[in-house]
Amino acid sequence: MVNSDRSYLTAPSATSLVAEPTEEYHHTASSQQQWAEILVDVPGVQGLYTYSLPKDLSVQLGDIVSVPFGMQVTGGIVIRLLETPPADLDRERIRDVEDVISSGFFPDDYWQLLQRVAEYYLTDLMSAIKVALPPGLLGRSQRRIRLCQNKLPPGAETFCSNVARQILQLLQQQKDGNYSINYLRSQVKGASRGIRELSKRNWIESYLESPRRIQAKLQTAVTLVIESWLEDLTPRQTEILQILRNNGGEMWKKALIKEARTTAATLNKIIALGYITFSEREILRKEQGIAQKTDIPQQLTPDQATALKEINNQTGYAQLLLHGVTGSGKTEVYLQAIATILEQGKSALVLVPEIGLTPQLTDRFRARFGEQVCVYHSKLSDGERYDTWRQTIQGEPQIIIGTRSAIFAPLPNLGLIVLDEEHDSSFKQNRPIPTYHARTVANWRAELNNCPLILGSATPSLESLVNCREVGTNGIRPIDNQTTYYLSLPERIGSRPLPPVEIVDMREELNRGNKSVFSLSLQNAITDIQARQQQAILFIPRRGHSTFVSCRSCGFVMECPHCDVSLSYHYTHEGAAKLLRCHYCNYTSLQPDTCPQCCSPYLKFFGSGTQKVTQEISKLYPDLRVIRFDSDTTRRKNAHRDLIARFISKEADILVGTQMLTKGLDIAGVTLVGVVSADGLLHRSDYRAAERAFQTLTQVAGRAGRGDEPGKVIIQTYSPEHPVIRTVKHHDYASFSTTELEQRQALSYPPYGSLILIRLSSIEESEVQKNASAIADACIDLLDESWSVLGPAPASIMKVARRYRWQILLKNTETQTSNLPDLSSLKEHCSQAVSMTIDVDPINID
Ligand SMILES: Nc1ncnc2c1ncn2[C@@H]1O[C@H](COP(=O)(O)OP(=O)(O)OP(=O)(O)O)[C@@H](O)[C@H]1O
Ligand SMILES: [Zn+2]
Ligand SMILES: [Zn+2]
Repeated sequence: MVNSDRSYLTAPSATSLVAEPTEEYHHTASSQQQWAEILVDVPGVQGLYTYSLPKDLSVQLGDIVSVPFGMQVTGGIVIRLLETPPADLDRERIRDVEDVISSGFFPDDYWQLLQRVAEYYLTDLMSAIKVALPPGLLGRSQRRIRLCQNKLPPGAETFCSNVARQILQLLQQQKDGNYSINYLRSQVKGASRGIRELSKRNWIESYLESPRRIQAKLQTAVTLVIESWLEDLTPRQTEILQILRNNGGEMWKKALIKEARTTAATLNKIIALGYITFSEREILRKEQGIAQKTDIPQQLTPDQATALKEINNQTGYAQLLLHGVTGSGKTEVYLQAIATILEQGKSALVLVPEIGLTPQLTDRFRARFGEQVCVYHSKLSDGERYDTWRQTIQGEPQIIIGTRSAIFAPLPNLGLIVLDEEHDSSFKQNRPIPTYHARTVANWRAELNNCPLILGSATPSLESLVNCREVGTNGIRPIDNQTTYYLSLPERIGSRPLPPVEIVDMREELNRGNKSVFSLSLQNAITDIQARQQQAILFIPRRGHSTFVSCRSCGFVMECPHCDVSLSYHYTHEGAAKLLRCHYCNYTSLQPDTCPQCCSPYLKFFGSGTQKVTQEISKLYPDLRVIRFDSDTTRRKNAHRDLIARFISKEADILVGTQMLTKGLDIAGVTLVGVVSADGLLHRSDYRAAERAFQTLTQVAGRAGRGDEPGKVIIQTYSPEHPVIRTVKHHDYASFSTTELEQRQALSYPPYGSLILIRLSSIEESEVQKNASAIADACIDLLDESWSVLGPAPASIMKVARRYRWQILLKNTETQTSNLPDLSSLKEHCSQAVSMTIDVDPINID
């Protein structure tokens, strides 16, 4: 957009925060003047701008103010107060803040949190604000003025100035004494002054009205209102109701008519009987979470009770690691801890790794706390995100469940933060900057808000383990310290055993002549669950893992022309065009009939992606019903929920999927978990590979045997002697973590040292390489001897989407706390064609 304020854009960098004056003041008047940096946030523009503060206006940090912006007046947030304006601005041209709309909208500690994020992750404040605030937060709101009738003395208009009187009269003519500020401005010249005068007298107040939603098209929804039906129904009507119930009790009218092959007239008859209702909706309620039957707190096991007691004992900041084996009832502990918090009139924040995990978890929270639960995640539309965000500010006791960015939900009165599956790597943002870890931010937030933080996991990250325990030669024991606690739930609910884990050596299978992706053992186990009508989960690490296409004659591999990776084969349905796709840049091409290099017709697929396994099952077990659960089948909104709901209601026997289904699924019918190939997890070029493999395999194994029937796990691998496989076999977290921590310590890797990764990329290969060397040299000059500089080296996938990628790893022998280096000068060594990002505490070093 064009605007005359462009020249006042404050450069969004951490260094611009303190602007040094270049000249002495000559006028005493101006030395009293104050300036502020204001975050202006209207559609299409988000930036920090400098404004001056009128003397009669008291402005605090975090206030929402109205400011002139170009030709309009818009909302903004006061980010920083300045004693002098930035030197490069012409003071005469700096415009005034108009008014304070809302004071104390964001608590002070919220800004401290954002500043800490910016400092620690070596980014500017603006980037931290962008990750925290939903887009267009202020621009969407409309500022309105209303009369405070009860404070208005008789004849009020005779006490005030001309402008104020005009405004007062306008408001009094309006039947509820209420106008938008824009309207008042259009009617009264100099309205702002008058409004300020009236609000000082408390005769009017100004407030932000939630934006009107962009009206989505309304459709008719059919909702089931009675769960059990009487005999007044015909079999046909019963059938229709059953379809509705199977769909979660709510469907679009159109969809129901189609699926039940019925008519509107038939539905009207059922309405007359009082079983269903119609309503005009934008979205179905179940899309926000099915209304749950209410449930009540469970009688806790002794271990759960001990953990809960420790949590409830906390009166201020504390970090509590809740280490409970899979199925030990961690969620019940969170629920009861949160109940206490709500009773105290406070709110709770619950972070979960991925949205695939949330349907079951959010349902359980909704069942317990009803409407007090709010879901916040990246698949919400801008409008929904905005609404949720605004609701969080209101201050009513509530629970926000969300993925990593929800750590920034501006809940006042925060009483507890829970990170479920705290070991999960999706809590870390890899891009864009700031590359924050929600666990790290959660810890700061708990400190700033003086509230406890619960970190829950069956396989705690080594960072959290070391934080909350002391690892010595004679095993792990708790630290005697007042702010960290180690709470343990060593047993499953009902003393159910953890499922036995069988390791199958796939090399032997091949020797025996079994070329199928399923070992004999796994085949027998599948036959078994089929006979007993139980359910199985088959796990394939990574989507489309190594489903590359290569030529059997010459070995040619189909590769992405832009990236350094092979293309994956995608099967949609029988007879469909055969597509090859790049998982990095989404480049898609038709599968050629012959090899592009030697023209041989023998092109073959390798690897076992979810599609291939699904097809293989259909071939071997034509009667078994399979659901595929991966990022292809779950792209649609609510697909996770729908697929899992179908599996739970036994519409399928086998769920085949990737990483997404390792987490949090609690399905009683699942007695078999098969890991089709563990090898993709074991061999990776990353110091965290072992930890991640242990966590993933243990989590996925934990999905078996959670109901009354005992479960079992079969892991297929070409490396059965791998230490991770051995510890997973015995569910032996203690020995895994002890060995792994020794190795980390020996090499000063986290949690015993710290890392910073500098990523460089460019379309020009030689340029990025040259810059990388220069930056590495600069790092050596810049950093003290506690740091070592590794590289520069090409990234393990050197080219992605036409860009060449290099990286430099900075390693410190100490856990970094206060001595973060200042790397801002490194940018000088970057040429225009090269982009650089700095990742503090990187998780993916590829
Ligand atoms: N005290 C209790 N009494 C009876 N049942 C319980 C109790 N606590 C939890 N449960 C039930 O046990 C099952 C497993 O609990 P939950 O899913 O909370 O385990 P979890 O520790 O979160 O597991 P995971 O880490 O594998 O996701 C759930 O079905 C839950 O309703
Ligand atoms: Zn590509
Ligand atoms: Zn070939």
